[in-house]
Amino acid sequence: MSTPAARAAELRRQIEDANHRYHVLDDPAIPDAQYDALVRDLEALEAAHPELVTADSPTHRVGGAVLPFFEQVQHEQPMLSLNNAFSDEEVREFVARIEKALGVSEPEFSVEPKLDGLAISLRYEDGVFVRGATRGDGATGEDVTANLRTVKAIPLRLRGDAPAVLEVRGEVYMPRAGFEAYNRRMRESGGKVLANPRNGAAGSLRQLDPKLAAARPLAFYAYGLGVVSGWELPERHSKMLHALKDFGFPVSPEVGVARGTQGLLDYFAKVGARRDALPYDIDGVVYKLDRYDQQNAMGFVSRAPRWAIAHKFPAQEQLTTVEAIEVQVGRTGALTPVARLAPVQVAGVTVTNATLHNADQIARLDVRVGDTVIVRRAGDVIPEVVRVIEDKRPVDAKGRALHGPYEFPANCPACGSHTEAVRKVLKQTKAGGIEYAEGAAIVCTGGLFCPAQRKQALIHFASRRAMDIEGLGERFIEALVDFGYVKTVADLYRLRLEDFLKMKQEADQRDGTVPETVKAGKIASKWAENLVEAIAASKATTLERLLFALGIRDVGESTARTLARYFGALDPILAADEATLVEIPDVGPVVAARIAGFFAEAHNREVVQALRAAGVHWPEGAPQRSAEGPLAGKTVVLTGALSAMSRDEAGDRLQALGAKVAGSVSKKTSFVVAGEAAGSKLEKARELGLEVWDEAMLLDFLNKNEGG
Ligand SMILES: NC(=O)c1ccc[n+]([C@@H]2O[C@H](COP(=O)([O-])OP(=O)(O)OC[C@H]3O[C@@H](n4cnc5c(N)ncnc54)[C@H](O)[C@@H]3O)[C@@H](O)[C@H]2O)c1
Ligand SMILES: [Zn+2]
Repeated sequence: MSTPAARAAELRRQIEDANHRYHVLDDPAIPDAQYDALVRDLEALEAAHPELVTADSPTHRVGGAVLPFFEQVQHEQPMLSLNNAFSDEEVREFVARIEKALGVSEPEFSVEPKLDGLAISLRYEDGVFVRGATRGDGATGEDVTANLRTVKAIPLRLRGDAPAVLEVRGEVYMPRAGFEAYNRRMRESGGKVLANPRNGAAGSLRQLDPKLAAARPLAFYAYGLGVVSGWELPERHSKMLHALKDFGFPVSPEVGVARGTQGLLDYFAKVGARRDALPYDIDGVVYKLDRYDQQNAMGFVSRAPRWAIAHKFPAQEQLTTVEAIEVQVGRTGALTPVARLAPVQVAGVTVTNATLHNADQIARLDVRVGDTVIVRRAGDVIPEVVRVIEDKRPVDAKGRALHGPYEFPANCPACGSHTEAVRKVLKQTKAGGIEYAEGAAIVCTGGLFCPAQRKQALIHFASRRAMDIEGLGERFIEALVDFGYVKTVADLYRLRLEDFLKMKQEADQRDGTVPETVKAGKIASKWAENLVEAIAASKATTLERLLFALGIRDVGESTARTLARYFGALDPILAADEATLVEIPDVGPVVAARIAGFFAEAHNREVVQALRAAGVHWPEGAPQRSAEGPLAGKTVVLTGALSAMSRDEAGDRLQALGAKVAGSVSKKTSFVVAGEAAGSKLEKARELGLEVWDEAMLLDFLNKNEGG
């Protein structure tokens, strides 16, 4: 058993170490809940053994530190921390202490969300923003003025009659959406992801290059004051916040006033219920005595005011262990690794799974089975593993890690087809140009066969631009799959009227939408008859529609058309290898690999065979290997509404005559077809002095040139 003195020293060492990582490196190694527990332990120990208290104990100091790269700022009025309450009981005690000290009952409090960001102090002289500083150790902060100027929510000049000096304090934070978007970009480009929005805000503000700070999505809420001169302070904190709003500062709309313990607890419950819906992370709420005379009467302890307290919510980050790493196949065939976790409460919810996003992310985190990890759950975002605690990695008797780095499966866990790495398409132009993200996703190649991708494959197959099966919407496709009527797209052609009627009954029952006619014992079968007809009608198709309908990754309509023209028939496409496909104009190496990979998968070929056997047919002809037609080499943009046909159809017909159909007007556009109510594209065309056709000219041209 260690002595209390040794225990206190050990706790101080751990807390100092965590403080350094959190406040100096912006790279904490343990969750806040763990840190708070260490501090609580030390406080309890110091309370029981007052002789152990040292002047420099972390329980007596504000945790931050000052980085040497920034100018130092002395805070004339110190920036303090807040005491914490983790239970209703502690809130009750807080209010009771105030009532006793001041001889009042049920005092009023300003109640505010506790944003999880970085505290800063903004100094305005004669209404102009002159300096911004971090809290640092409370007495000395860092001058981060240049970075703060890039935060749009911070006014550079005050509105109205400005005091001679006004120091406004508040929190710089990173809104959750901005944080998620930033991390998504980092995951795609292989960059370093931020562990949480707080680290994001703190790290961004302490960038040495303001351009980097400007690129991060930061925001600001004001909640307090520092030094003030030349301004008559309102009598209440809540009034002062209103005044700050009038000066042009953002103040949280969640701020209010509450009376007595019950008022505070009600506010805690109200904001707690809204926590996940808020656009930013909060780690609790803050109660501050509203009247300044009462605040002054309560005064301060060494590191925090006695007139305020932070009431903490359940932590959004917790420690747990990884029991297994599994891979899930999404509807689009993307393989997402998931960590199966020892159950843990995170922000009030039991979490047993967390996403690991993709293979790159696993490699970057180096997550292994048995690892102790930090999981984070905030808002309605899926819980994720944000960090591995490497010290806790299980080892064998020789001290070597028990498990090696995780290896991604080479075959789809849902269907056994081989997997491949693909880059996410960022942008795809009608002309067939594709821009890719950097990081790779691992996907299943068995698109037509994979059970995980069934619904997606069928929805795409039946869609208007593919096989165009009218009336076969998503709801029925889901039901057909869920009730086992179809496994692959070829099965659609085997369905009979009775199957549809039974399927619809099952679907209505499941969705609780049984129509009156059915309840009355009648079933409207017209719907099913139409569907059967539509499916039968879709058998007569074109090669390009079929190729598009197969849902080969990165093969859009335009590539499908190119392939159909180039080969003229299906068999040579099935037989083509990557080298052959790359020869085709407009088919790059990535798309060539995708097509070859798709048809190399035996499962997919079987489904294509089954489609043929079911009677799906299309005209075949001679290969067309050069762009032909009266519009060869022309780029056309369609805008506005046409009356004789849809824009899609017009596009198809122009393409059949050799044109490229583009989505936006540029100098490269040859001419623009403008229907009714054409807007900005037509304007742009006029600006550029491009040729503009109306519908009559289009029809005339099509009549003269088609069928030739
Ligand atoms: N994980 C780790 O290793 C580690 C290490 C050190 C500290 N921490 C965490 O840091 C926190 C402790 O640091 P702290 O001293 O900044 O205390 P704190 O975060 O508990 O409370 C004080 C801070 O609250 C913020 N705040 C937000 N909204 C406010 C409002 N409306 N009014 C007033 N203040 C508001 C301010 O930035 C203020 O400085 C704890 O959450 C702790 O868990 C974690
Ligand atoms: Zn699969």
